[in-house]
Amino acid sequence: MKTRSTAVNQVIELGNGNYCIREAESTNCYLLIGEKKALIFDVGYGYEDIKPLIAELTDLPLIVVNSHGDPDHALGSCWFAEAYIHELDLGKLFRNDTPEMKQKALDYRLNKLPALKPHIDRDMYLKTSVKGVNYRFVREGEVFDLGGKVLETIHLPGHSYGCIALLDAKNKDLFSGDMVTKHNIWYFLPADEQAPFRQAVSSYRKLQRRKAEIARIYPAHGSFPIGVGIIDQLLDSLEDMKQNHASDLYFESFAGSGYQHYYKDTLIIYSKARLEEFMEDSAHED
Ligand SMILES: Nc1ccn([C@@H]2O[C@H](COP(=O)(O)O)[C@@H](O)[C@H]2O)c(=O)n1
Repeated sequence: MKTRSTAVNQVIELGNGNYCIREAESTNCYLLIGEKKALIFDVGYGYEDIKPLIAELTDLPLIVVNSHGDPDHALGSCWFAEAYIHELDLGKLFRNDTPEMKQKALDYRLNKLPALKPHIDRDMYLKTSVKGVNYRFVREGEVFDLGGKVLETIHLPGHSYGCIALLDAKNKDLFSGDMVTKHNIWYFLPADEQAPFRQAVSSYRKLQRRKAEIARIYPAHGSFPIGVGIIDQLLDSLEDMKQNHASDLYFESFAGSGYQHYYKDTLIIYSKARLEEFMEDSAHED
């Protein structure tokens, strides 16, 4: 099928009725089309309404599912009547739904991509809100049957308390949100926004146990698909970070600051407090 992109959203065909709608060269939103229904996994910051792009690819009833409540994944819910999110992340989404947060995030993005400036209606965007959306809570094990394509929800707390991934076991595709990626993973936001590292370790171990069911991983940021070996690398990177963090470089963003730990293909950006807590937790385990 011929796909149309806009200046803000690039549409990439993945095969097997799956598409990536990549917003502003950053957030990979996945449109998964079955025989009876379609599902969009993440909807970006929502700099523009992506419904017209979706309508060119499918006219099936659409289910909107957010991988977690961060603004770059879920603020775009404002364009839809109903959206799924894990209950632990709805508060986070609402806290991020302010003109100030949107302004900061937009400035950060336009600083990286000045060519987008004429294509985003800033005033309109600052007025959007996710508060009028009808939310449904998505839970561990919940299944979305699209007809010929079935997606199982896997709860993976870590980068946020309510992070989920969707597994299409028949086709061996994992749509991993922010928990599994070769791009950076932020772990420096306050403790009420992101789970302790010990929970991230449990989440990566949970995915390790499902490795035989996964051949390709489609992350919410960075290149795709990636191989299943990245799950082991992420676990190893957390161990490595405990030992080898002395030369980690400082990082600053519109949402806070942290330190960058590179390990093989992975990059964890963490706060000192979170690392100290992790090291203490590990000491008690021994
Ligand atoms: N509230 C937020 C906002 C963004 N992130 C992460 O920022 C990264 C953005 O990467 P770009 O290279 O596209 O600038 C990405 O890892 C987001 O997940 C976040 O964690 N929380």
